[in-house]
Amino acid sequence: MIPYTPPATARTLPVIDFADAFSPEKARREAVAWEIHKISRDVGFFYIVNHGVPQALVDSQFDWARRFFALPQAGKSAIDMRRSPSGYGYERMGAQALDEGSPADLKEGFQFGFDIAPDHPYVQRGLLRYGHNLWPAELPGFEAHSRRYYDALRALSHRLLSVIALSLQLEEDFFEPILQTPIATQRMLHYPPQPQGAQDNRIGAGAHTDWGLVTLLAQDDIGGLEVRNADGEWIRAAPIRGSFVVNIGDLLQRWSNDLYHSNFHRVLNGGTAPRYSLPFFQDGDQACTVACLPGCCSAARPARYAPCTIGDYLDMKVRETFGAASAPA
Ligand SMILES: O=C(O)CCC(=O)C(=O)O
Ligand SMILES: [Fe+2]
Repeated sequence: MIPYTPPATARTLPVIDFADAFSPEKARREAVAWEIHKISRDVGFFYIVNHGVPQALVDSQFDWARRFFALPQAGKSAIDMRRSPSGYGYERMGAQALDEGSPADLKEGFQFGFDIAPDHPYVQRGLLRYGHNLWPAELPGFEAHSRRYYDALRALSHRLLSVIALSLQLEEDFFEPILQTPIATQRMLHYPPQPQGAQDNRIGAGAHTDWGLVTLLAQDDIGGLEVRNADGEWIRAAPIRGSFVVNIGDLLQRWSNDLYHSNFHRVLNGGTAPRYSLPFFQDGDQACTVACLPGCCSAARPARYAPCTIGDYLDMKVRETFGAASAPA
C-alpha cells in the first residue's frame, strides 16, 4: 500500500534528467521513478531532458506544423475532423472549449493517430481515435515526417510508462499490453496572437486536465502554458529548449486513486507572435478497464472512482468539450 498524502504547493516545475530511464541498471531506473513519483503526487507536471528524441526531429516537426497552418483555409477545411469517424484531421479555430462552458479556445489544430489496419474491428466500428486519419493533399512529405515524429514519441511514451509503473510499485511492463493498439494522438496546435484591439485577452486553451495516461508536449519559445498548483495559483511552464513537458492524465489519476494528480493547465497567448505546440497523448487501448490499483486502495482509502473503460471515458470528454461540433459531418 502506498500511503496517501495531500499535495504540497509547487512553485516551479522540476526538470528531470531522463537518461537513466534507459539504463540497464535497475537502481538507476528506480532513481528516475522516484523523482517522477514525488512530482506526480504533487503538481503532476514536469520537464524531461535527455529523452533521446533528436532536437532536429522536433524542430522539423514544428516547421511542418507552421507549413500546415499556413495552408489556405479551404485546404484545411477539406480535412475537417468532422469528416473523420474517429475525429482525426483539422480542428478549425474555435471548435473546442477545453474549459467546458467557457468561450471557445483561440486556437486551431490538426491531429492524427496510430496507424492501424483499415479492417481492424476498432476501425470498422468507427471508434473514437482509431484510423480514418486525414492528411492534406497539398503537403507532400508532411505525413511521412509526422509519422517519424509520432514513432519517436510513441516509443518515448512506452519508456515513460515503464518508469511510471515502477514508480507505482508495479512491474515495469505493466502498461505494455494496453499500449499495443492504443489511442495515441499527436496533436499540433496553432495559437494566433490576440486580435488587434481586443479588450480582454482570450484564452488559447481553457483550463483543463488531460484525459489520458500521459502527455508529452513540445512547445516553441513563445511561452503561455500555465499549470495550477495545490494553492490554486497559476505557475508558468516556461519553454525549455530540448525538453518535453510531461503531465499525468485523468486515467492515471483514476487508476492510482488520486495518488497521482492530473492537474489543470491552460494556455494564454498574449503576445504579438503566433505560438505553436505539439502535444502527444498516450491514452492506451479503448477496451481496457481502469480500476483502482491494488497498491492504491485499502479499507482506510477505498476506491474513489467506479471502474470505466478508457474508450468510454474519452468519449465523454470529447462530448463535453467539443459539444455537437464533434459529430461527424
Ligand atoms: O499548447 C499547449 O502548450 C498545451 C496544449 C494542451 O494543454 C492540450 O492540448 O491538452
Ligand atoms: Fe492539455
